[in-house]
Amino acid sequence: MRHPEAPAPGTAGPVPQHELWPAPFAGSRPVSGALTVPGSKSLTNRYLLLAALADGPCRLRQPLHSRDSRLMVAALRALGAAVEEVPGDGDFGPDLVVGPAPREAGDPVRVECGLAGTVMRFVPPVAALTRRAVTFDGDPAARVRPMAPVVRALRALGVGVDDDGRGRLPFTVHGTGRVRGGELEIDATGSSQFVSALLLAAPRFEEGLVLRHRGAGGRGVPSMPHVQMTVEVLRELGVDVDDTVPSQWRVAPGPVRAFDVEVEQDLSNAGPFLAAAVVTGGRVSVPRWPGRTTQGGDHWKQILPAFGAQAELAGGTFTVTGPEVVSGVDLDLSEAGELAPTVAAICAVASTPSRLRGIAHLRGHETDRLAALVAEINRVGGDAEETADGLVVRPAPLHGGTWHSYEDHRMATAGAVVGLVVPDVVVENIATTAKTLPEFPALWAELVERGRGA
Ligand SMILES: O=C(O)C1=C[C@@H](OP(=O)(O)O)[C@@H](O)[C@H](O)C1
Ligand SMILES: C=C(OP(=O)(O)O)C(=O)O
Repeated sequence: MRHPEAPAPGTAGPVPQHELWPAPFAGSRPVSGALTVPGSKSLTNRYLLLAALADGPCRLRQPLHSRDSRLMVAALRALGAAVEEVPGDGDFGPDLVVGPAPREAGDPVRVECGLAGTVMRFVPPVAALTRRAVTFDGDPAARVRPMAPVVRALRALGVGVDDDGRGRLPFTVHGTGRVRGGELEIDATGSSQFVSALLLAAPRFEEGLVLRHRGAGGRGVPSMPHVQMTVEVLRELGVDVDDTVPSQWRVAPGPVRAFDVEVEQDLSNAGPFLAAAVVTGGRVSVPRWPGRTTQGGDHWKQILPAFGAQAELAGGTFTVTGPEVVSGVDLDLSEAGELAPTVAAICAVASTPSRLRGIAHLRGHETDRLAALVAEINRVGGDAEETADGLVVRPAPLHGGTWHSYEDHRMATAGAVVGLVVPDVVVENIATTAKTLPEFPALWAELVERGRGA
């Protein structure tokens, strides 16, 4: 599972030849077509985790099957949960049936987090509820992702955690089978996942949890739709959550009801395909778009029209029609930071300057995404610059070149979007899209081919 050391943004090391992917070039042809994408990473990994805490066997229909979901499955199996693949109706793999993790004492285990934020942040509080020592580690790039608020929170709750003092991977959680819970204050300006991690395990804490966020300099929690997703999933499973006080969540202790759910498709991963319509003046439809959802990817409805595209949700199908000329945008992406690489790729080919704000925390994502986007946009002739909390991207004549992906699935797909309209863009390590969308190269080739016939 180990990946080689990820290159620092702007200083990408030698690129193995087999990992170079010539990005399909659409030229002046509009890309048009319809597709659905695999299940949501965020929903799949929340449901998997909650299934391990539930009061009976659970089923996930049409879940995601990707590196991040497999790492979650492996983590839960290491904690004693039974996870089985069973045939289902999905286009992208089997359903998953999960039996809850037992509470008996067990041998020490290791959990490999890869580069998955949902595994490295969500699983440690669950490990605290087992009666085992659980060691967490991950890819080299994962060892620099922010983790300290979760480690500190566990200690404040009385859980033993051994680390090297920096509050980062690797560390060992010493589960005793019980966590008292109670009141806790954290700073979640670095990631909404710190809040979600504690809320997801909280119904199984003896006293539940009252969690408060107090951000340095009064800053808020980024990616709030993901916290809302956590709250709504918990409520759906019978957990009492009170979020009426801003920046505070109260979770009552109690059972997590066993469930059988269908996982929504991943709306963030639909983004690069919708962006293909925007940058080529084409038309891309995504059927089975949920009418109401907590996924941050629902923000495409507001983001893509800002570039001049038309976006319409009708009869459950979301359709985006690209403009003749893509205009630049001024957007606060604090609610939907994971969409930023795709948005920045569109900005790079827009006809007027763009400013993206509210995304300082992207420096702690799979890579420092602000530095990586600036390096790669500029490498192909663009004019991008970092600001304190985002990016400025100005129009510039782009040319071909190697687009580095830094082990970051969304950097890789951003390169594919640019390569649609800039000839000879070669994306390094397209296989890194397997983090959340292993089907990306095949789905992309199919859509661009269809665009050729349009
Ligand atoms: O809870 C989740 O499933 C996620 C929360 C967000 O994290 P941040 O708050 O760190 O941006 C998002 O970017 C990530 O892709 C998934
Ligand atoms: C930030 C992301 O992932 P993670 O869940 O690893 O934080 C992402 O998918 O854009």
